[in-house]
Amino acid sequence: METAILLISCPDRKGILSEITRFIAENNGNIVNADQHIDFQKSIFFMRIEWELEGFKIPKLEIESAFRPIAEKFQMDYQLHFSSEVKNVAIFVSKYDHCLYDLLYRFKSGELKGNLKLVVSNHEDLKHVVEMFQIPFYYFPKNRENKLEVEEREIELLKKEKIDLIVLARYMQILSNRFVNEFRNRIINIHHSFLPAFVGAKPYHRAYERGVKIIGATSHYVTEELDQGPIIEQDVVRVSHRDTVSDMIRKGRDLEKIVLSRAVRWHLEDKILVYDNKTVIFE
Ligand SMILES: Nc1nc2c(c(=O)[nH]1)N[C@@H](CN(C=O)c1ccc(C(=O)N[C@@H](CCC(=O)O)C(=O)O)cc1)CN2
Repeated sequence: METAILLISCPDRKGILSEITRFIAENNGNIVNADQHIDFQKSIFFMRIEWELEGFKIPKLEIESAFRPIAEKFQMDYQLHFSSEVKNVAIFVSKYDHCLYDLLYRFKSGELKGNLKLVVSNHEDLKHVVEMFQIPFYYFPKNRENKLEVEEREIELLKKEKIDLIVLARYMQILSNRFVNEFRNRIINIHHSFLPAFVGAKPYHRAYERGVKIIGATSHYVTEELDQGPIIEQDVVRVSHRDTVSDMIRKGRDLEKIVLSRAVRWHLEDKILVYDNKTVIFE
């Protein structure tokens, strides 16, 4: 059953919901999912609504233009997606393999509804892992001197392969503003701490030194500012004085895999709305 999905945000006012549902109902659409949220502090309306395309009177390619008068009336920002459109995905890795293995399995098994097209790395260490899953592996060694030139070649590859989503699976290179702008809110990173705690390098070691009682993982969209992008998902686990740094890393890596895969799944299923450096997750 193919569906259309509208992700909407706009200034809150009376009548929004009725106009959206009337647009769908009057054109013989059967709504299969509808979820909304109001930010009362900022008076913003958010909605994710999904309906069956079978029997819908408006041809698929004309839905966006047919909806536009409603969008203009309510000053909506909106995205229209179709469940049949499977997103092309690229994974970026360095040397850590736990999130990579996890994602490779979840894509291979069909759990993640995306088309994993390629893996990019600044090291060759994981080439054998990727090729075990019959996925193309591209090696782009980077250093301070060549970083921008190498990124241009990476962007060229990503555009040629029509990549829709980039997943940084413990990728240890800071992306330039140019790269981030090219793929705004389409680059997901996993940070191995419960942000905003322990931004930057070695969060597990710093957590151990601080004597924390919980550690966590955070997936977020990548922005120009390191680890400051819109948070998509987080989770935590308890630790104690009995845990060494190795224990924390072991417990944390399980969290990283879960938190990253949830974020990837929600993005692939068009369940994430970004506003004001935050997210609304329609899960
Ligand atoms: N523009 C952004 N790029 C990246 C982000 C981000 O939020 N915005 N997240 C990082 C991931 N990360 C922490 O989660 C991180 C990765 C790398 C570094 C770093 O200092 N890298 C050095 C090189 C280190 C090396 O070569 O081993 C660098 O890039 O100069 C800090 C944090 C991914 N990218």
